[in-house]
Amino acid sequence: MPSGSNGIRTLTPQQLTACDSPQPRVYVEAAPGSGKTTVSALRFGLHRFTAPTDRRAVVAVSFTRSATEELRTRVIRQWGPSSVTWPHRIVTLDTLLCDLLFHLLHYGVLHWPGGHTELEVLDTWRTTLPTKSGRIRPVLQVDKGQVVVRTVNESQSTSHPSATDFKRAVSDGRCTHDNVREALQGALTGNSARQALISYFECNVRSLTVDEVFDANDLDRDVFSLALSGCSFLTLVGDPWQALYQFRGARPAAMKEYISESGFTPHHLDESFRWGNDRQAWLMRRLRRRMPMTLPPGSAHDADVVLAHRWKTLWGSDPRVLPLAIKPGVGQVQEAICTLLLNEITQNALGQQAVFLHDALVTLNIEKEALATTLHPYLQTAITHLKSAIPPSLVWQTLIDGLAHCVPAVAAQQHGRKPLRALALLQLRLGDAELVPGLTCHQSKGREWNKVAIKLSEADASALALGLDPAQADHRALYVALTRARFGTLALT
Ligand SMILES: Nc1ncnc2c1ncn2[C@@H]1O[C@H](COP(=O)(O)OP(=O)(O)OP(=O)(O)O)[C@@H](O)[C@H]1O
Repeated sequence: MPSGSNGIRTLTPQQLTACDSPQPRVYVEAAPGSGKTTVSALRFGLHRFTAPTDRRAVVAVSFTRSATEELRTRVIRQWGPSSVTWPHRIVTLDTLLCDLLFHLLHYGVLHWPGGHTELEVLDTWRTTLPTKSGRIRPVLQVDKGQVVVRTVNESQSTSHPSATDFKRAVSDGRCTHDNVREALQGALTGNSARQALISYFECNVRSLTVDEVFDANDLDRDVFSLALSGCSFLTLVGDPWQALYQFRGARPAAMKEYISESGFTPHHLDESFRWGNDRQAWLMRRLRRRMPMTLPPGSAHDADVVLAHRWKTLWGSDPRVLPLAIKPGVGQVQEAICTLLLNEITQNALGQQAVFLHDALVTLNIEKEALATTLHPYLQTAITHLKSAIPPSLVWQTLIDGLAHCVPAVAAQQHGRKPLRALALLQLRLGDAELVPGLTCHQSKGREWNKVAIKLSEADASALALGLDPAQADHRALYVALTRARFGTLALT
C-alpha cells in the first residue's frame, strides 16, 4: 500500500470510500482540485494489485494526451512502474477505440478495404494528405460488415482530403481517429459487433476507469455500455462543469442522465486541495455558485502561465507570453517548420516542448532524433538570425534552403508561401525578457500552477460579471482556466 504526500493515509474519508468502493459501477463527481485524478490513480492501483491471478487488464482512459499522461505519472509514482505493465494500461480513449476496432477486424466481424486488420491511425489527415475546404466530406460507413468509403454533404465547410486521396489512403490501411469512430459507430448498429465487443471486455478487461467522463459523446457512451456488460468494474470520474468537447459531440446533460439511469453508485468529493489561500478558495466557491466576480489585473510576469481560449489571442497579447503552438495559416509544411522553430525556443526558454511537435514530425516525415542531430543546426541558425533582427523573409529562405537538403517534404515546398507574420511573432519573443508559457484553456485541463493569468475576451469579462453558466461551452472552458491556480488568478492586462 503506498503512502506519502499523495498516498492513501492522507486521503479524506470521502476519497477513501470512493477509492475502495466494492461496487461494480462507481461514479465519482467532484469540483476542481478535490482529488478526481488522485482517486482514479488509487482505484486503478487497488484493482491492479488486489487480484494477482486474474489475467484480465486494469485499464484507465482519459480524453486528451496530457490528461492521460498526468494520470499515468501519478499511478506510476504511487504504485510503481509494474502497475502499468501489459496488459494493464493507461491510454487515451481514442487508443481504446482503436483496440476495439482492431479486435473486430482481427476476428472478421468487420472487414476493412484491402483486407487490413492493422491500421496506421493518424490524428488528422492534414499532416499527410493535401486538404481543401468544402462541404462534401469523405467518410467511412459500414455496410453488411464491410467498411466502405462514402461522401456526406455537410452544412458547413470543413477541411478534408479529396475523396480519391481518401479512398486510396484507406485502402492502404491508413485512417484518422475520426474515421475509427465512424467505422465503430457503423459497426455498433449490428448485433454481432456488439456481442463481439462485450466478450472482448469480458475476457480482456477486468476494470475500466474513465476520467473526465463528461467529455464523452454518444459513441463513447455506447462503448461504456458494452464495457458495463463485460467488465467487472466500470468507474466514471468527472465534473460536468469541466466538459470541453462539445465540438466533438460531448453532451454533459446526456452523460448525467446516463449515469443516473445505469445504476452507478455516486460518490461526491467536497473538499478541494488546490486552493492555497482563503481568497482563492472563496473566489472559487463564488464561481461554482454562478455568482458575479471580477479578476484582479496583472501582467505576464505575475503569473506562471497565461491562458486564453485561442492560440491567436495569446500571440496577440504581451510579447513576454510564449504560446506553445503556432498556426501561420499558409500551409501545412510551413506550419510544421514554424512548430520546429517554436519548439527550439520553448525548449531553450521554458524547458517545454511545443504542443504540436508530433504533428510537425508526421507532416515532414522525420523522426524525433533527426531534430536533435540533422535539423538542429539549421533551426539554431534561424533563431540566431531572428535574434539579430534579420528580416523574416531572408531568415525563412535561408532556413528552408538548408532544410530542403535533408527533408524532401521541405524541398517540395521551397517556393511556397512564407509564414512571415509567424516569424515576426517569434522574433518579438527573442529579446532579453523572461518568457512565460501560453496555453489554451483546453490544454490547461487537469493541470495546476501557483499563479495563472487569463487573457479575457470581452465576452469572458461580461460572462464573469454576470456569473458563469455551466450549460455554455465557452463558460465551461473559462471555468477550467479560472480553476487552475493554487494562489491567484489574474486578468492579463
Ligand atoms: N487528501 C488530500 N490531501 C492533500 N492533497 C490532496 C488530497 N487529495 C488531492 N490532493 C492534491 O490536490 C491537488 C488536486 O488533486 P487532483 O488533481 O486529484 O484533483 P482533480 O479533482 O483531478 O482536479 P481537476 O479537476 O481540477 O483537474 C493535487 O495536487 C493533489 O495531489
